[in-house]
Amino acid sequence: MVQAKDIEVCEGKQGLDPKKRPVAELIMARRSVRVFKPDPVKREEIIDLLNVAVWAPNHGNRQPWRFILVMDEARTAFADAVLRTYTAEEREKVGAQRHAYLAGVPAQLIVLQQEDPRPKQREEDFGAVCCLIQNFQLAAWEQGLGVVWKTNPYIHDPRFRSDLGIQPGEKVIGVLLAGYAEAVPPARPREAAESRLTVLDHFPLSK
Ligand SMILES: Cc1cc2nc3c(=O)[nH]c(=O)nc-3n(C[C@H](O)[C@H](O)[C@H](O)COP(=O)(O)O)c2cc1C
Repeated sequence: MVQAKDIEVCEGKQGLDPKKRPVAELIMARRSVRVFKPDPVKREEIIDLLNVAVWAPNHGNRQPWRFILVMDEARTAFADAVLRTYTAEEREKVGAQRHAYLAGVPAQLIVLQQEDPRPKQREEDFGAVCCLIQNFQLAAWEQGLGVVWKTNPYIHDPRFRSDLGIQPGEKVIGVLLAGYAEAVPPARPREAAESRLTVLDHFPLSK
């Protein structure tokens, strides 16, 4: 899965040596995968990756997450639930194609945040869940499994929430589509961080 062309974007500047910087290489090589082989993914593999991902930093060790894993026969019912959120026009236009796509994704993981009523904690918890998702994506890529983090409008739909058993006070942060990659998109270059960096080497600024 790791392709040399994917890390060229940052080569030279970073003096990247995968042997010395395996985490850096993994971060830069990972791509969002949207086209999957039909090969099944083992449930144990997803659970193993989640058990890596839960080592995400999270304030107060609140571990503010919950997961719903959609696999095997449940995939068709999941695609049905997504399509129920579409307008008649959308169903007519893209329904069949979307249904076939969703029902064919080997595994879909719905990642939920438990919404703390306290704004500060809720914000921290959102950050923690995002860290967990990136951990999952990286750990999956390392194992040769492709993932894309999806935030389609259906995640907010009350009917979808009810169909999936999502409780009041739980927020869908993403649906992670996972499987073996049929196609890996090329890397979209990132701007060098320096262009967005302000270094404060003296203080106060007015001096
Ligand atoms: C919060 C968040 C939401 C995203 N939602 C979607 C989505 O709904 N559909 C999609 O195709 N990709 C989605 N992505 C993936 C981005 O499109 C992807 O990360 C971006 O194109 C950069 O590509 P890369 O991940 O291969 O580097 C999302 C990513 C993040 C972080």
